[in-house]
Amino acid sequence: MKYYPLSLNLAQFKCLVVGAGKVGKRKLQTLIKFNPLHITVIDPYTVLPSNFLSYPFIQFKKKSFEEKDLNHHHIVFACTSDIELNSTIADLAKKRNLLINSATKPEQSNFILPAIIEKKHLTISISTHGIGPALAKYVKNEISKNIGPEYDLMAQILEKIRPLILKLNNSSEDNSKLLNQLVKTLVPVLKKNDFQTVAKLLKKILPTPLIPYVGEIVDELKN
Ligand SMILES: C[C@@]1(CC(=O)O)c2cc3[nH]c(cc4nc(cc5[nH]c(cc(n2)[C@H]1CCC(=O)O)[C@@](C)(CC(=O)O)[C@@H]5CCC(=O)O)C(CC(=O)O)=C4CCC(=O)O)c(CCC(=O)O)c3CC(=O)O
Ligand SMILES: NC(=O)C1=CN([C@@H]2O[C@H](COP(=O)(O)OP(=O)(O)OC[C@H]3O[C@@H](n4cnc5c(N)ncnc54)[C@H](O)[C@@H]3O)[C@@H](O)[C@H]2O)C=CC1
Repeated sequence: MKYYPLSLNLAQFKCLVVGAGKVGKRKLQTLIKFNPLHITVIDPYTVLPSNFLSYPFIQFKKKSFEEKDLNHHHIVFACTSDIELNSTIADLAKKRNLLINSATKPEQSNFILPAIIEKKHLTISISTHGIGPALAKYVKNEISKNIGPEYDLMAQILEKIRPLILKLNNSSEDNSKLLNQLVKTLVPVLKKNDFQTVAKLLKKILPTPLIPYVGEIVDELKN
C-alpha cells in the first residue's frame, strides 16, 4: 500500500479522538500543534489530563463511543484498546465519507500519520507507508540532527520577500529562477549565522525595487 502525503489546514476540520490512552494522547498532542477548529475526545474510563483541557478547542466527554458521536466531525481517530470497537468506528466513519485513522488496523484507515519534525516554518513528514513506525521515528531522529535554524530563517526571509516578488508581476519562470537562486545561495550562509553576507547577497540577487526592504528583513533575522 502506498499513501499519498498531503498537508491539511486543520482550522477547517472538527476532529474526534476516541480513546485517550497512550496513543490517543500522542495523536492529540500532534493535532494541538496544528490549530484544529475543534477536537472532541471520548473515553469512558480514562480522564484526559488537565494540560489538554486548558485548550479552549478541546472538549472531553467521559463516555463510551456511540455512532452519533461522529456527527459534525470530519476527521476521526479510533485509538481505543478495543480492537473490535476501532474496527466498528472505522466502518461507520467510512460510510459517512469521513477521514478515519485506526490505531490498530492501518488497512481500515483511509489515512495514516507520519512521524514529523516540526519547526516554526517547516514541517518534515516521514512515512514508511505503515510498514514500520519505529523506522519512521528513527529516520525522524536522524534527519533532525541535520535540521538547524537556517531553514526557519530562510522561511522567515521568504515570508517577507516572496509576496513582494510575486507582486512585481514577472513571469512564473523568472520568479521560480529567482526564488530557487535565493534559497540555494542564502541557506549555506544562514547556516553560518553570517547576516552581513546575507544582506550583501540579497542586495545582489533581488530586483532593484526590493532592495530597500533588505535592511529590515535582515534586522528581523537577528531577533
Ligand atoms: C499505520 C500507522 C497508523 C497510525 O497510527 O497513523 C501506525 C500503526 C501502528 N503503530 C504501531 C506501533 C508503534 N507506533 C509507534 C510510533 C508511531 N506510530 C506512528 C504512525 C503510525 N503507526 C502509522 C504508520 C506510520 C508509518 O507510515 O510509518 C507515528 C509515526 C506517528 C503518530 O502516531 O503520531 C509514531 C511515531 C512517533 C514519533 O515520531 O516519535 C511506535 C514507536 C514507539 O512507540 O516508540 C510503535 C512500536 C514499534 C512498532 O511497532 O514499530 C502498531 C502496532 C501496535 C501494537 O503492537 O499493538 C500499529 C498497528 C499496525 O501496524 O498494525
Ligand atoms: N498507531 C499507533 O501508533 C499505535 C497503535 N497501538 C494500538 O492502539 C491501541 C491503543 O493503544 P494504547 O493507547 O497504548 O492503549 P491504552 O490502553 O493506553 O489506551 C486505550 C484507551 O481506550 C479507552 N477505551 C476503551 N474502551 C473505550 C470505548 N468504548 N470508548 C472510548 N474509549 C475506550 C481506554 O479507556 C483507554 O484509555 C491498541 O490497539 C494498540 O495496539 C499501539 C501503539 C502504537
